[in-house]
Amino acid sequence: MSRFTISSISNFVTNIVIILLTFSVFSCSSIKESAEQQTLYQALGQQQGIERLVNIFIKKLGQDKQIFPYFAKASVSHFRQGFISHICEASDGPCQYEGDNMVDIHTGMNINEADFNRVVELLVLAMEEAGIDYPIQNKVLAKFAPLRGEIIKI
Ligand code: HEM
Repeated sequence: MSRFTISSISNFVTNIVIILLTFSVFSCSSIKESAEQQTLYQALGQQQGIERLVNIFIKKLGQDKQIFPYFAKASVSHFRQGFISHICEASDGPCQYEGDNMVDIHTGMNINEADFNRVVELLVLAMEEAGIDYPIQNKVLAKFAPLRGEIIKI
């Protein structure tokens, strides 16, 4: 009689299934943990990813009839640098935004609600074009939403 009975084969198969299930549970939980441990800065692709996003954003600001007039006399390179370090710091990256505060910069521009919303819309379109996932887009927007009151004219 063979040493491999039906029951020993089925025990063997059961053990393999248990090992595979255990492995997949552990690997899933470690993937989940590493995604949760990522800072927003890392999720945005760090310095390189943020620079790429801001370049796309600036292109969109420059092409937008509603918003371009605000930037007509601004220094693009100064805005670019300031916006990059602002996003970098807000996303817990290794940078410190050293520009003026949001109220001082935007006071006198008479920015209304519709124009603020349009700039946010252009930022979303830029994130879309940069291939940034929706949950990450929402985290970026959550960082900027509280600035609304500092930027829109009272
Ligand atoms: C959450 C929304 C916004 C954020 C986080 C933001 C942030 C910034 C930052 C970081 C700078 C660069 C400042 C520096 O380094 O000195 C800047 C400049 C500027 N922002 Fe905003 N901004 C926002 C909304 C807007 C809106 C809605 C407008 C106009 C419709 C606007 C118009 C400008 C202009 C024209 C400059 C350039 C000023 C200059 O250098 O002459 N911003 N903004």
